[in-house]
Amino acid sequence: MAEESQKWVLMVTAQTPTNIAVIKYWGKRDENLILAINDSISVTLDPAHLCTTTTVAVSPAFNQDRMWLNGKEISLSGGRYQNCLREIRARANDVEDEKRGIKIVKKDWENLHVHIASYNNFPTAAGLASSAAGFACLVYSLAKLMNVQEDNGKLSAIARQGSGSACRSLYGGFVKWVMGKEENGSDSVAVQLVDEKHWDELVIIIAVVSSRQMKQVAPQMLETVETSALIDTGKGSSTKRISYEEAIQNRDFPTFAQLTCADSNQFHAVCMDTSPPIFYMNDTSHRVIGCVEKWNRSEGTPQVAYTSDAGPNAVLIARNRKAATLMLQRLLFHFPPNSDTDLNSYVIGDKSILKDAGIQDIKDVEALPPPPEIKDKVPAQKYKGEISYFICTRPGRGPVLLTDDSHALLNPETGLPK
Ligand SMILES: Nc1ncnc2c1ncn2[C@@H]1O[C@H](COP(=O)(O)OP(=O)(O)OP(=O)(O)O)[C@@H](O)[C@H]1O
Ligand SMILES: C[C@@](O)(CCOP(=O)(O)OP(=O)(O)O)CC(=O)O
Repeated sequence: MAEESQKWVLMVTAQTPTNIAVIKYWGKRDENLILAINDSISVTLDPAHLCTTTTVAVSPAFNQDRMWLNGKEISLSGGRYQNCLREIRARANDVEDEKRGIKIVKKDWENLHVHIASYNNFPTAAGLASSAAGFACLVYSLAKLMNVQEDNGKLSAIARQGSGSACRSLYGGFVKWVMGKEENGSDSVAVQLVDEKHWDELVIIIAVVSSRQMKQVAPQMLETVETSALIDTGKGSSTKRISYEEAIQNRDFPTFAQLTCADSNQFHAVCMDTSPPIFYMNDTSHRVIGCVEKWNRSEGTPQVAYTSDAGPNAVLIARNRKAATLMLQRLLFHFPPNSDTDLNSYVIGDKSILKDAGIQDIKDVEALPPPPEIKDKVPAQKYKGEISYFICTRPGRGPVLLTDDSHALLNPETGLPK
């Protein structure tokens, strides 16, 4: 290793997407290694709208591992961070920067400390899977810094030890987390089913349910596994699972939508069947689902699939742009923003869908007619302010390195946050 007196700092910055499960993971067979009791499938979301950026740095001047999340220092003492750091360090290799005269040999990594700065471009711990993007980015960036030679599948088994769902953020497109059989978790890894270009017609709208209604509840999987009579560890018959993967391969939206909605509903049924019962969805979540169900039925074939995780937000997957536009009109009709919210901050992400929907300002929202499927039956109901905002996005790519220094979150001279 270069002399202690040489206070060089070596850094790597990476960006990793978040993901939303369409076949949910719920329940662990090993709490420490985070090994699931079923296979799960997710769609990776476009990092342009939801992503984590992490810079990791090493220097002989650092005297302990430190981390800053969204600008605030956090402790790395938790088991999940320690497991990821240990597993990555164990796989580190020689690193040389000839130009700067820096050489780190494999065994040096045992004594060198790292600084980590991470930023989520979306709210942390708000039901938008920041832990998935965050741990995937931590592991991916450290692996690049330490010249770990393993592929993303092997890295996914490390990210999994930070948060189960994080393993699926190592790839873009549709991703399966294979639960595996080994006790040490070596075969509990993510595999890419198809990349993000395979089904690029899909449009995803996330309805972020008003935070004043949100009660933060950490995933309580253990209680479910111990007490729910409904939990199906195999997630239905293998034929059902195969048809789901085939639906993705064949871009068969009706089958995909039917199985996605059913899995989400079963997940929430299992939560409610837990003792004590867990209620993640609230009235607003139910209203959004009701709106989608009604429209799908009136069309005779599904236009939009819905799914919800351990919180009240609803994720809607539209079969194409036209369906997304019609969906957004319906959502804005039923869930208009509060009078003090401007449209620009109410619909974020890919705003071009708003334009397609012919909505430029709040007056256009107020002028939206009731969706035809509810006309003449019941008076159209509006739930102003129940949704905080909508994020319009699409399936996206996996992790990337950001080589332009301007993206780095740490100062290249000091290794401290910029
Ligand atoms: N960028 C990040 N880098 C490393 N760890 C992160 C990062 N972002 C979040 N985390 C970790 O994930 C935790 C939040 O996870 P939590 O499961 O509570 O919320 P979430 O993943 O945003 O929401 P949900 O799981 O309900 O979708 C944080 O407290 C932190 O420990
Ligand atoms: C409902 C889910 O979102 C549960 C995700 O749980 P986490 O991955 O957040 O849990 P830990 O492994 O304990 O960190 C379904 C899913 O993402 O598959």
